[in-house]
Amino acid sequence: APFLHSAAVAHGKAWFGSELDTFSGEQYDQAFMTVWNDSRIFGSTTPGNTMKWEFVEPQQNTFNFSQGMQTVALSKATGKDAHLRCHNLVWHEELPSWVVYQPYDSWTNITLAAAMINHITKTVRGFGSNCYSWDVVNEAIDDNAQWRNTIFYQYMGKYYIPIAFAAAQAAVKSIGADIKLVYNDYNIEFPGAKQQKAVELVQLIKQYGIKIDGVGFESHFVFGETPGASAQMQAMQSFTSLGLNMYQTELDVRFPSLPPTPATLAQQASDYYNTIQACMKTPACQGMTVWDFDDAYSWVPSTFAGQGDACLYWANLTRKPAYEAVYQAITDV
Ligand SMILES: OC[C@H]1CNC[C@@H](O)[C@@H]1O[C@@H]1O[C@H](CO)[C@@H](O[C@@H]2O[C@H](CO)[C@@H](O[C@@H]3O[C@H](CO)[C@@H](O)[C@H](O)[C@H]3O)[C@H](O)[C@H]2O)[C@H](O)[C@H]1O
Repeated sequence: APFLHSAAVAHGKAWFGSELDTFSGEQYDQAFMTVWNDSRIFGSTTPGNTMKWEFVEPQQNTFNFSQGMQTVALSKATGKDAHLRCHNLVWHEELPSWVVYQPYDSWTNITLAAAMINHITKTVRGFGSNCYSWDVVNEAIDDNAQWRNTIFYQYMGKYYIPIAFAAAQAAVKSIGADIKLVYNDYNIEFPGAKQQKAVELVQLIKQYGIKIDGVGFESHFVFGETPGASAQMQAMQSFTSLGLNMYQTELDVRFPSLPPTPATLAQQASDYYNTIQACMKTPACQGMTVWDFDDAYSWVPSTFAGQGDACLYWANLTRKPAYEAVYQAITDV
């Protein structure tokens, strides 16, 4: 039977995985968990929300790891604990109000830097070596390939990025763990201005001698507009040539209008096929993760009205042609 994770490992990759969002209660859905639990299909996971700043440090210097630890326990119970992708430390979304809604002048670059470093340090130590990797900074580049104008950028300029990686590096060292530090973003999966800006970001960190181990290609694609395998491999090459690992971290291929037809489902399948081939044919690409596998829990419909069916499984947990295509792409090497 076409087991994606077993096949990926058999063909030299570390994992094929799926995100899990315990905040939306997926763990209580027996039918869903029967598939997610199967470590032959999914050998790694990423928490969809519960390790984000809003959840982990709801009040300043008050930490709550309990929700994130649910995903740790579930990944341990289902043989996914060797490659738990922890997500994320510094991002402009899902920030607690005490970070965002401060009277404009109450933060200074020093106090916000201290708060950010404190969050990173205590969160890395809190989850410890349960994490295989951390998405240290997420989506720091906007779609005009400029530094995204986040609160961190407003106070520290682009330097919050190397500061964040340095803090994560020190925290990882302080617990004697070997945790990979990753920059994670979307629309950098093909050659272009944003991908080039991400290369600049990596060099900004490296120029200070600070640890960065890899780049995450989120890979949130639109059917029929998905970059081809060679374009994705070219983009990966621009980072692997700097000695970095690659990860496909949040793969899905959505339909901008519904319902799909047999023809558009076939196109979606080849979009998934090309994307997985890019990782399979890039030695430094370690693993592939889908951002949920079940349309019933996909983030797409609540974010893009009228769009959806982006996952490998329909909401009734039957497989789409894309599932077979992914298996083919893994074994076609
Ligand atoms: O946006 C898709 C990807 C893009 N890359 C980074 C990755 O982290 C991101 O994941 C998505 O990131 C989204 C936030 O941008 C998440 O969506 C948030 O998910 C949160 C937890 O369910 C929601 O927050 C809760 O909303 C509830 C009411 O709707 C409130 O009661 C809760 O207090 C609030 O926490 C937010 O409204 C909702 O916007 C999605 O579940 C999650 O899948």
